[in-house]
Amino acid sequence: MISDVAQVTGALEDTSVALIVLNGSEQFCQPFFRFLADLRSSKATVPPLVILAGDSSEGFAISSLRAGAVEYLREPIELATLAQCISRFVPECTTQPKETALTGGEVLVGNSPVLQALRTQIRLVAASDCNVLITGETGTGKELVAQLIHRNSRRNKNPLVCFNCAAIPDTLLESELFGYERGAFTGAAAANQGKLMAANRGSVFFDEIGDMSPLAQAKVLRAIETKEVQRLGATRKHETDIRILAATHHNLDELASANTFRRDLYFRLNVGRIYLPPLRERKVDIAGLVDCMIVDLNKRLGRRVEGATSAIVRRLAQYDWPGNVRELKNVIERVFIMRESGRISEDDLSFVLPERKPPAASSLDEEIHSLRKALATCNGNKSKAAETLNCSRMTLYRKLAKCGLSKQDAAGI
Ligand SMILES: Nc1ncnc2c1ncn2[C@@H]1O[C@H](COP(=O)(O)OP(=O)(O)OP(=O)(O)O)[C@@H](O)[C@H]1O
Repeated sequence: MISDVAQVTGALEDTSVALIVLNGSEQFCQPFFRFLADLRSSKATVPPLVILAGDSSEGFAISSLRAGAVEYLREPIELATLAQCISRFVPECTTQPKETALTGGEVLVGNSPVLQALRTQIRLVAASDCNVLITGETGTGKELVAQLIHRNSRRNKNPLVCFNCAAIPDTLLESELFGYERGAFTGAAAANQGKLMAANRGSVFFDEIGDMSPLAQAKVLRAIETKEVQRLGATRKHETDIRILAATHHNLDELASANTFRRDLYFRLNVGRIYLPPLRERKVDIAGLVDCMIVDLNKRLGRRVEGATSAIVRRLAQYDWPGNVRELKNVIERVFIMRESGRISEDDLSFVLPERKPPAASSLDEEIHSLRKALATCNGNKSKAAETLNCSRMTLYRKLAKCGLSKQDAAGI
């Protein structure tokens, strides 16, 4: 039985990664999870912890991640898969770039199948040197993914320069992107190399690329094609070696088809493609995200909040999160501010999370329509109608009651 944190951290001192094999149920392993959490919150340097478990339940995965594991693997596992996972955390035995934590400790949190696949995509794309288009709703983590791609690429010794295309007017665009010579215009007291040159041998992140004006699109395309930039007021051009990462919440395929976005630029950017699904489609990630946010806030604000109750996590999972992870982060921060210790509970949440809305009238109307249609097609036979609607007879009755359709109503359809 391990109980001494100091003894264990001593043993782990020169370890690149610790593989922990756990045989037993989630409940059985709880004392060990608590021990791991203590280990991680101690001041000692702890290597990445990878857990390999026989228990494949979601609860076990959440407990592992809450305890601070960087990876949770299920038995049985192919040796090659295990080796590949371990090698990501051991710099000297990997041929692939290591998935590093970002400056400020920011990492991609989530263990849903979508997020696991996303990590692989990021590694593959980062190892190539292609331009990448990152799409997804606002707040899904597009900028975070751009940072991860850059940090895991061979360009990571050079800067990642961010440029918000929606925030810069055309009048400033050229000087901001391409730079200027001293005296090029009134107020240009000193020369400026511009964002593209600042990103030389590194990457440029064009945020909100779908909002880039046609003029800017033309200029950027030219810079990509010629691999050269010319400062305002300069006579000579400078060669550049830049990788472009671009993000948008628009459907760029549609914009390009409608000629609102240049197709030639679209094809240049759309080489590597990463899509970030909204949080409502991967709610299993919420628990891990909340835990990481609390750990982060504890560090930043010097508090000792222990975590969130399971009830609050369930309540959070009932909400649709139109603002995605950013909105979740804001909600947790607002709740956290009112707490010094203990666990965040559902009561704390009632002040900050919008009430669940009843289904919109239109969706209710749609449901009534489809019920009536199914019953009419099946001459009022409820078993057959239930079959048509892909539900049980009992569910059909519940739906009829919810829509205010009596059995007689239904029979008369
Ligand atoms: N999987 C994740 N793990 C940890 N933090 C995340 C994750 N996804 C998003 N975040 C955090 O959520 C916030 C919003 O993310 P980000 O700014 O990358 O979103 P975005 O898609 O670029 O948004 P926008 O389109 O509005 O610019 C950031 O603080 C980011 O660190």
